[in-house]
Formats: sequence, C-alpha cells, structure tokens
Amino acid sequence: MTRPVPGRFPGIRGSDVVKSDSNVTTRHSEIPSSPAGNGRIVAHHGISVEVLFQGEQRRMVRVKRNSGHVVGDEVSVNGELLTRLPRATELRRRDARGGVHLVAANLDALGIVMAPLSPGRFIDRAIVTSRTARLTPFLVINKCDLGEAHQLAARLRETYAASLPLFPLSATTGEGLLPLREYLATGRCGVFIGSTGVGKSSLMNALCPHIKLAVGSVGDYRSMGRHTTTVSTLHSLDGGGELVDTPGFRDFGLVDISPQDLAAHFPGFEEAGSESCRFSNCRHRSEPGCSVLRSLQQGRITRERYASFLELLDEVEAEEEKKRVRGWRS
Ligand SMILES: Nc1nc2c(ncn2[C@@H]2O[C@H](COP(=O)(O)OP(=O)(O)OP(=O)(O)O)[C@@H](O)[C@H]2O)c(=O)[nH]1
Ligand SMILES: [Zn+2]
Repeated sequence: MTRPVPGRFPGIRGSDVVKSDSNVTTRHSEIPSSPAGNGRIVAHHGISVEVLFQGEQRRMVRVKRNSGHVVGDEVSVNGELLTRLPRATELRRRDARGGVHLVAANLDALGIVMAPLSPGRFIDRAIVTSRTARLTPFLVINKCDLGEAHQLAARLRETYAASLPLFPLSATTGEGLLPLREYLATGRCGVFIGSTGVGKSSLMNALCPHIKLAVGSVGDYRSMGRHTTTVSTLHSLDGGGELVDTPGFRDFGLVDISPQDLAAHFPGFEEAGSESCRFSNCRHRSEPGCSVLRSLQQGRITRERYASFLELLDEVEAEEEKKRVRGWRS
C-alpha cells in the first residue's frame, strides 16, 4: 500500500521512504541519473545522507561529518551541493556530558514510552521539551500483556490523561496497537523516547514490520553492532504517518528551557496556564500575584503536579546558572 508523505511533497510515496536499514546504502546505485531539486533526508549515515525526491527518486549525497543535516530535513540538491530549507521544528537533546544534539527536523509528535519498572521521572521533562519545540507529546504504556502494566497505566492516566493522549498496548502481542496506528495515520511524523528496555525497537517493529530492528538489551546486540555506524532513518507506516528511528535516544536533558516555558508547558498546568502572573518573570515559587500559586490554592493544580514542577524548576535554574558561568568564562 502506498500513500503520499503528508503535506510536504505531494509526489513522494510514503511507503517507499526507507524499507530496511540494511539496504538503504545500496539503493542509490540503482538510480540511473542523479536526481536534483527539492527532497527530504530520509537516512543519515554520518558522512552521507539519503535524499528522497519528488517523483520517488532517491540518491545519496555526501556531507561533512558535522554538517548539521538531520533526518527530516527538507533540502534542495544541485549536483553535490545540498542546501537546507527552513525547518518547521527542531528537536534537540542534551547528552550526559552537556553536549547539545539535534535529533531530527520537521517532526510533529513525540511518543514517550513507558513500561513497568521503567523510571518515570523524565516524563514531565519530555513533555515540556516536546511542547517547547512545538511537537505534540503522547504517552505509550507498553507491555500491557503483563499484569503490572495495568497499575502503571492507571497511575499515568490519573496524572496525565487530561494533558495528552495515552496508548496502553503490547508491542509483542499487538494488543492496543490500532488506536496508536490511527493516531499516527492522521499524518504525524513522530519519534519514540524512553529508557532502555521499555520496548521502543519492539514497537517500531510492530508498527513498521519491514524494518526489523534487533530487540534485546544494551549488553547484547548493541555491543555486537546493531548500528555499526549510527544511522537515523525515517520510516513510513502502511496506514499513514511516519516514524524516525534514532538509535540511543532514551532521554534528554533540558535544552534552553526558561522558567516561563516550563510553567507554560508543564503537564497539569494547562487550565491555569492562560492566566498571567503579576510579574512577567515570575518563577511561581512565592511571588505575590502568582497565578500558579493561586491555582494551587484553588485546587486547579494538584500538590503532586506542583511538587514535580518545583523539581524541574530546580533543574532549569541549575542549567541557567551553568550557562551564566559559561558566559563569564568565554
Ligand atoms: N512482555 C513484553 N515484553 C516486551 C514487549 N515489548 C518489548 N518487550 C521486551 O522488552 C525487551 C526490550 O525490548 P526493546 O524493544 O529492545 O527495548 P528498547 O526500548 O528498544 O531498548 P533499548 O534499545 O535498549 O533502548 C525485549 O526483551 C523485548 O522482547 C511487550 O509488549 N511485552
Ligand atoms: Zn507565577
């Protein structure tokens, strides 16, 4: 089954985007001439990218190792010259050493994957980062074939159901996959994030069976070189929608989030969010005329949500401080 990639290039057939990470590198040699014009980066191999053009042609184009191009970028190709077109969205993450990386461009959805026993502390951070980058977040509760997942689903529903869509499912049995397929089929281009072992690869395999990602734990297949060169790829779903596979994307530190962004995008603050505080730079801790504190008193923000907000606010302020110190040094 084929369908056009939503919105962007009417001539491109979605199901042809990338069929498997084993053959994307060779496919360009099948193309008789070198297509040019506007296209989209559907795979990144470190020193080359695969561009899919209108009319379904594709080719590899060499890039410098840190050229800044990412999967999802719309580009104009002229010979070996690649010009990036303006991006609608950029998703960035901060690694454990503080470096900032661009994950992908022009995404519009972020799937936060949870499973029993996976740490949940990053959910709020992921939601805030996603919304700040203008991506719509959604929650996937995987492994619902296991009894423990039902308690997790109930807990997450209580906290997050008013803020974003939830999809309880099982990647292995296929139970609950249909609502997620339908959600993505509305033309969304998404990526999954979640801690190791929650089942992101299993979920990708269940949603796009042609890609056959290896499933396991960090200790086995990764050390055996599942992705010998880090390859990010864009996959199209049979029923509609697209997913980016980007190995190793499990969490992200906050990148350039202000205390005001945090309050505006924090899950559970939506109802109170449209009101403004007396001070435009209010941090919602103890300032007079604070709309967040007023909502807390009125019960429109729960104590649990406010306590989680304060934890993230500490992180945001610590980042601000680091940035300030870096500014002095440079
Ligand atoms: N019971 C059950 N197990 C699952 C399900 N989905 C995945 N698993 C198992 O969970 C383990 C981890 O799955 P992966 O898909 O590799 O998890 P991942 O999130 O991609 O892990 P990393 O690549 O390390 O980030 C594997 O043993 C899977 O078989 C599910 O729906 N139910
Ligand atoms: Zn305030």
